[in-house]
Amino acid sequence: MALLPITSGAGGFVLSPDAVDRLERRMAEALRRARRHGEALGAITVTVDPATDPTAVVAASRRTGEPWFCLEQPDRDGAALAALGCTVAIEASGADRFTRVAARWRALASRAACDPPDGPRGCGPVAVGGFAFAPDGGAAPHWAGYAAASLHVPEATLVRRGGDVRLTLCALACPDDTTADLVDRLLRRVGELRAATALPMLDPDPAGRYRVASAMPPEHYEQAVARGVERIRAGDLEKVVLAREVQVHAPVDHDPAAVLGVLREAFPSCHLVCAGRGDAAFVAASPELLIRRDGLRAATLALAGSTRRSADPAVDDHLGERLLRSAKDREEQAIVSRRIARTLRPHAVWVTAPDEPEVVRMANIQHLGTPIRAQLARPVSTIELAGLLHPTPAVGGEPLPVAAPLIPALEGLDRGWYAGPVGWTDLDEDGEFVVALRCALLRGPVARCYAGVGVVRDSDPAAELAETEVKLQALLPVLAA
Ligand SMILES: C=C(O[C@H]1C=CC=C(C(=O)O)[C@@H]1O)C(=O)O
Repeated sequence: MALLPITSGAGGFVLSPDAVDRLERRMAEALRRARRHGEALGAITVTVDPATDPTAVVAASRRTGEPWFCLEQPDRDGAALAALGCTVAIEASGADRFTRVAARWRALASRAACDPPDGPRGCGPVAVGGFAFAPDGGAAPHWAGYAAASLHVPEATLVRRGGDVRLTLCALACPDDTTADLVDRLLRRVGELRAATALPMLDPDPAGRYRVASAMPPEHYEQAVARGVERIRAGDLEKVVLAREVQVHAPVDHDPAAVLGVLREAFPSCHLVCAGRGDAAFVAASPELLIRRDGLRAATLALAGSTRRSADPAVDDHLGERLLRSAKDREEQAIVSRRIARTLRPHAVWVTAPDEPEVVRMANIQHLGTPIRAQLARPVSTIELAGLLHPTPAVGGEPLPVAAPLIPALEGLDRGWYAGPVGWTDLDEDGEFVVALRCALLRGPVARCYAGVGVVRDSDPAAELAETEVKLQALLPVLAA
């Protein structure tokens, strides 16, 4: 084992002499490449104690105000990627933001000086972060720090798959750096890592009151849905997804690490996300994979159509059956499947999906879902695939050119990163991005939660409002404990 947690004393980590030696060699090589090309990433990856909890370590070890990131799916063999710090920030806005950040990452990746690939996906240098829903991103002050496209190359990344946990340390070498500076920077980071094995608990008995309030009156949302239905019945479009914001004002600052801890207990099949920027954290427990690429294989999920859960198993099955037979929900979901397959086909040797959707169950809700897989004809990067697919009609609409301007006009909402892609990519441009749903932006004592529904010809405004409440049940009970 190249990295040993210190079990006594500071409760941190220490690099073995071999790993320090390797770090020096990689940083010296990165510096040589930087002097030829202007800049170069240097990195090493080491094995860590299998009991390490990547998200807990990152949450406990972050410096005040620095970016941090987590994406984990406990039910997928404990898959987790958690990252700290920012050695390079890659940002862009506008319609070509995906291709621009992909090109910048490709250039950095092509001259990285690092260990040969080993360990679970996500080991080695990565870029982590997300994209706003809209090409130009969120303009409201509360979305400060969450640019239209914003990826960071972290200084420390912990990756887990099953019992295999690795730590990557990464620095950007510039021509005027010295090897000693780069090594010292990363050793300081290692010295600050806390060997936490659990996320903090939510305060069980906070003093003071919580206030939960819709950003706009619920009737505004029902009117927006009614207007969407009118436009669909007039033949302007097939589907539009409309969302609303509900705020939780707490008596104390929200604690994103504690919120994540509760979410991952409650939603182990979901993609748990946290993107911390400055004093804010964007958290999600999303059921929806946008894209996972592993070499030439790509996977995604067409998710849409919803109903509640019941504590009574017979009623719960009945609700799922009814969802499967609902013509309205089947159409709402088929629109998503068709668009995803149509988008992937020109880039693929084959695209395959089951004929019938399945019921996908989370703690508070059930959906219709179709897993879709593709064999790519050429290695289109994960970021570019996310850009091709986003926004699917699960969060946008069909046809998109009609739905895109209608969404902000009817919602009156700044979506920011809500319903945008969030995830990571590695040196091979493999990686995964999920759709940021069942999410909240936490800043101090205010949490902004977002939930939307697919509006189709037969949508009923009151029922759609009720569906947003079911979706909000993922976060409201946790935030307004
Ligand atoms: C837009 C959201 O969910 C989407 C994903 C699954 C089911 C949906 C639905 O039934 O409307 C939505 O399309 C949201 O949770 O905010």
